[in-house]
Amino acid sequence: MSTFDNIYTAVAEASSGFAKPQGLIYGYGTAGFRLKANLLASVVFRVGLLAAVRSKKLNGQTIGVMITASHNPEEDNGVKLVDPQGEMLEGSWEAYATLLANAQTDTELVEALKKVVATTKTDMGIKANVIFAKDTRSSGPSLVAALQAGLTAMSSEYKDYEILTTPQLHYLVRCINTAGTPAEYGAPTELGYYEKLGKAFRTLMDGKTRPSAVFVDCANGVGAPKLRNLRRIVGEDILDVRIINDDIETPSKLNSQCGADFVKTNQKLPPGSHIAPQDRCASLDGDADRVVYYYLDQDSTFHLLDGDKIASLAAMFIQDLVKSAGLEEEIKVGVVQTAYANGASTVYLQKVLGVPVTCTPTGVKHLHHAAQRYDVGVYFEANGHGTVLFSPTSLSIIEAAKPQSPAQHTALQSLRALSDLINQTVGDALSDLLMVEAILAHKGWGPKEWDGAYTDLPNRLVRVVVKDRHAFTTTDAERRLVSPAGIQDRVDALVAKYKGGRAFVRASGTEDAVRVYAEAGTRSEADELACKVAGLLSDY
Ligand SMILES: CC(=O)N[C@H]1[C@@H](OP(=O)(O)O)O[C@H](CO)[C@@H](O)[C@@H]1O
Ligand SMILES: [Mg+2]
Repeated sequence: MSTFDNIYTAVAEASSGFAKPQGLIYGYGTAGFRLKANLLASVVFRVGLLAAVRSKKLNGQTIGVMITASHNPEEDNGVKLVDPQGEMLEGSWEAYATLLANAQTDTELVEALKKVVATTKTDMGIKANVIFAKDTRSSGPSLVAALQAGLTAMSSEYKDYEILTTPQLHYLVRCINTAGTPAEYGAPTELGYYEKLGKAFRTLMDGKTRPSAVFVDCANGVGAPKLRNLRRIVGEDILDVRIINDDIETPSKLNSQCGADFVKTNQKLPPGSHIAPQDRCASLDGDADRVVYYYLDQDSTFHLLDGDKIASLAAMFIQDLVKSAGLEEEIKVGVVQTAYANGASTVYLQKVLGVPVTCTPTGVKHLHHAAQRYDVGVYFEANGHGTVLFSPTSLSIIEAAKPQSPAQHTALQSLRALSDLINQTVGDALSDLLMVEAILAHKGWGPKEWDGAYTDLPNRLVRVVVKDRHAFTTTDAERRLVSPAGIQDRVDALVAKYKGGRAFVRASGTEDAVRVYAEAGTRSEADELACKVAGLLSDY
């Protein structure tokens, strides 16, 4: 390794400008590193080092780095790595990210870096390629400077894509790495992204009249300017999007009293929304990788159409298209959910649609991997993060199919367009929004008809602060506690008292707390069950 001493010297020198704060322990979790922005410079510098190593390890394929804290407040920020096909960083590398982030001194950092290089058997002689982008947070530029310093110390090539949504960066990474191959994903530019989605949407909307306006709350984040771009490229003749909460000039407004997380958590409209009964409304989160829909009925009662409703709509539509295309023997549609999916959605999917449902632990990477095992895998978290994956085999089958009738021809054309419209790398609010709009246009449905597929069971999510959340370990896709001993039996005993009741307890992966989820036949029973289960935790 001695020939690369100049790199290690450069790393040690540059690192001194991004000292790790004393006493902090960082962890690369479900969402990468995420915390107060003023504590992140050293972490982002080191993510730059790791991104370069990862690229070298993968023969110089391009790695992505996204600087965002999604739905968190403006003063937070975060950073995560994107692997070559646009997927999340391979799980085994998360530990290397954590190792580098926690080296206290410059010397320790260089030792840690050498260890990662040796463990992963990376050839440091290979040129690294990294691209990056950030959301609209005011801390973004200084963190980008830290990232560039890390990449420069590693003599990595890099390109700054400036402000993008998280899914746009995932898209670009895949485009760059597939360029010139049969699996070429698209033009590796922001414009290429809009054009790909726009073309697919126009194909799907062929012969349909323009749907009524959809009102989109952009959480005062990056989704606002990007949705405006998308609207322009798609064409306002077929897409009437009214953008609200689009103030990216006032930092404190980001995700404040608006956005997908606010709407899902509070089950109410963002204050200041002026909408009429039956208007279709959607909210994005701060980096536009999540979307939820909602509407008011005639009594002005709020109704949420969350990730479970989106998954059910997508599964229903794709299943119908596969049948119309005459491919139901070859292409099986499956759905992936987590334990937080509303029980009524699972029953609808399995019993009414007859599609298989897999339950995985929380966190998009688990859902994504499980969805890859289906021919067409629909996955959504209840909070609105998700997408639909078409396997390479099913894409070839769709491509090769010879239509025997005009109906088959149309179904095949729609399936092809859907696979282009739906971001294959990661959940994408803009792409999911167009998918929902296209499906509703095909069905001639408003939000109420969509909502009518099944009725959500009343549910309640409670956050409980405990002394040590790591004491709470689970099995069965997080639906049952293994430790602390004895609690699961007591949860079971409580659940048994409620007709149609369901509850589970798990440690959050992103907050220092334990979450309790409960469902029951009525709102008051769901509240009561959640409250009683939370009460069991008071001893801890
Ligand atoms: C109940 C819930 O919404 N949990 C969220 C939350 O995870 P926790 O591990 O529950 O903190 O943040 C994750 C990352 O954004 C997201 O994937 C997940 O859905
Ligand atoms: Mg997000």
